[in-house]
Amino acid sequence: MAERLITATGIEVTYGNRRRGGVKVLHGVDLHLDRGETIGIVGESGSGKTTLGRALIRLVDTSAGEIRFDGKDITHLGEEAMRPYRKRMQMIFQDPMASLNPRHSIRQILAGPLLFHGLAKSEAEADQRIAKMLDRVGLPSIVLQRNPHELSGGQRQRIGIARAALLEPEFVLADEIVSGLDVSTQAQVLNLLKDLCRDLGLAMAFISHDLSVIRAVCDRVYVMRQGRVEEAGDCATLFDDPQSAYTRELLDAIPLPEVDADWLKDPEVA
Ligand SMILES: Nc1ncnc2c1ncn2[C@@H]1O[C@H](COP(=O)(O)OP(=O)(O)OP(=O)(O)O)[C@@H](O)[C@H]1O
Repeated sequence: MAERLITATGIEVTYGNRRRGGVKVLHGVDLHLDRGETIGIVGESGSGKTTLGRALIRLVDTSAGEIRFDGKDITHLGEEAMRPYRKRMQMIFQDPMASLNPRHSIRQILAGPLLFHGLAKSEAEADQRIAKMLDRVGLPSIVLQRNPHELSGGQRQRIGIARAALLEPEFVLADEIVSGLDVSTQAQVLNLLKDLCRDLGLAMAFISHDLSVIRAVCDRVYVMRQGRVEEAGDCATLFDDPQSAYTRELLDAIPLPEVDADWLKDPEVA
């Protein structure tokens, strides 16, 4: 039986000063994720997708509810106690330009976290790991000497993925990571991510407003609306037979794929 990695129960998030009546943007969200599983979080703009994802990895505070990671209640752990979990849960950002230090070379960007978290004991060991990972994400070693702005959007996103995967996490949060890319680069990055998750046994929460992307990548999907889960279920079932009118509307809004045959390797999806 699949092993549960994350269980979130009754999650609420309130932005602003709660005593002065801050704004509650998540209202009692329940979510779970098994090891190796990929879930999608989808919904209209402002529905709370990013907030939910960040709450799962304790980047935003919850005002109610419980988050369990690998069986341990991490809801109220302080930063010190959270530290061992930080490496185990990684995030890939929407805009790698904003998350990659523009003054650092790609080599520095990849080596820094490896050395910080003690996954490499020396610069030489870090370089070995980085070389293997670069090969894995399909980038030439020449990019190591470059700075982020010298790479293409797709290459930068591969670096974001490599940086996360190098830390051997158990969970990755990917927030709108292909929305800035053209369709064929999107497909390449998504395939890379799918393969990595499978090979490394990674669990992933994949946030997107684009249902066709969710369908291509995820096992299960959570549909968010106004800070609540509107509908959740197995991806194929939910796409074929949505129960809520809101989900149906989102599905109706999916544009026809611009490229079909090569959109993704999986012919079911194309
Ligand atoms: N730091 C913040 N302070 C106050 N309100 C916030 C903050 N971040 C998000 N919000 C509000 O919380 C609500 C949910 O935002 P969130 O970014 O989680 O939604 P989303 O579904 O990811 O939206 P999008 O698809 O546009 O990124 C929105 O009303 C947003 O304006």
